[in-house]
Amino acid sequence: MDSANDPVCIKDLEAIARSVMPSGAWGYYDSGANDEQTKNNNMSAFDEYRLHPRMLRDMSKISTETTVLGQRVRTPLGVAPCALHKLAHADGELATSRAASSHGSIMILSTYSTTSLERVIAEGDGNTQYWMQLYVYRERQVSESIVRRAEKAGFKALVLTVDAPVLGRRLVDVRNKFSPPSHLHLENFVQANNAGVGSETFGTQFGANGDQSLSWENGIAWLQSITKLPIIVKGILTKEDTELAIKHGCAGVIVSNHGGRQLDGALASIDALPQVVAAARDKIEVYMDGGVRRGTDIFKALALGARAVFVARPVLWGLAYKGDRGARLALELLQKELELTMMLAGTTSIEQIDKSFVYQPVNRWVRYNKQGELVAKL
Ligand SMILES: Cc1cc2nc3c(=O)[nH]c(=O)nc-3n(C[C@H](O)[C@H](O)[C@H](O)COP(=O)(O)O)c2cc1C
Ligand SMILES: CC(C)CC(=O)C(=O)O
Repeated sequence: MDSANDPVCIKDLEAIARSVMPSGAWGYYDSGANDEQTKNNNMSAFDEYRLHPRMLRDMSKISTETTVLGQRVRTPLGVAPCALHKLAHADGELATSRAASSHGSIMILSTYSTTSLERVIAEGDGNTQYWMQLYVYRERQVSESIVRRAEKAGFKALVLTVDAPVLGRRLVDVRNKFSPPSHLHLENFVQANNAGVGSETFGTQFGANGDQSLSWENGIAWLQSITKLPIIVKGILTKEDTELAIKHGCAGVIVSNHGGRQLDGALASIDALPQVVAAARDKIEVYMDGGVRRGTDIFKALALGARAVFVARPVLWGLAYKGDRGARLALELLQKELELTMMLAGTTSIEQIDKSFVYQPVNRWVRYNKQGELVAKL
């Protein structure tokens, strides 16, 4: 394969993926909810933060090694959970798993994967941590069986997605009447709905099975009662919910707005990160995803206190470009940019990247509580 013609950055990779993917599949991956304000703002918000580089600090040797949940990883850049990798490439999540494992960090597998969780983790070489993403179903035994299988297969954490009691309205999918092709199967569901994803629209299927009554009280405590795996809550954007995550014994939170696919108008992930980090007070780990397209974006998120940063669409674009090689390319482009940023900013380790390296925009927005008291400034 001629790597000389490979795209040189994530934006180029995106353009290639757009040109090779069928429009329905492209639309599903790309779309945000409604006017896509949050989807777009996830990216543009990064530009509001400015780097404050330091010079003459011996950049001859740098390392991106760090620890996540107490385990060493080569780099704090991981793969966010995404449904339906086989829409991008026939090898689907197996290709992503190979790419993630050679990259050496974390792969979060979606409950809605088109390859079974056992096969996905078996494709790894021990270099990578696998975390299992969960949606909780009204029939709790369906979720429980996924938890049991994830434990048995060696997943190291559970990632409970909490920003989707119902799916956001993605107009592109509505207009395209998008329904995944019927040869794709949600392989984590052994019985019931494994007749092919396309048998009904995705949204309907999701809505019909998900437990909309899920709450901090009935959800987290229930999960803790059935598993010892650390629980990470994905989709947190406020200090209030961070405090609740601590109170309920979660191991971490992922600052995320689901790539702008849920509540349109919600704040960008990078803008939400500082208040979550402040509320976490080092009691739980804070990760983020949303709009990360550059090594400088990763650097800014780490500087503002993220322990790790996840990407979704860039990996899917890589898959669409060239299967496992393309997904690896996406991760390595970002990794190389992170290393370059570290050297140009004057940092040789992840530990050194702190908030003294960024200028943050302040006083653009304020938020009040019910009593009218000022609770947060962004
Ligand atoms: C096509 C697609 C499918 C997704 N599926 C899931 C999912 O199954 N579970 C989940 O928790 N998040 C899902 N997400 C959200 C991502 O995990 C992540 O929060 C977000 O996309 C990150 O932003 P980025 O795409 O800008 O990197 C999905 C995102 C996309 C784009
Ligand atoms: C099956 C869906 C719930 C997957 C998802 O989270 C998404 O499309 O954003």
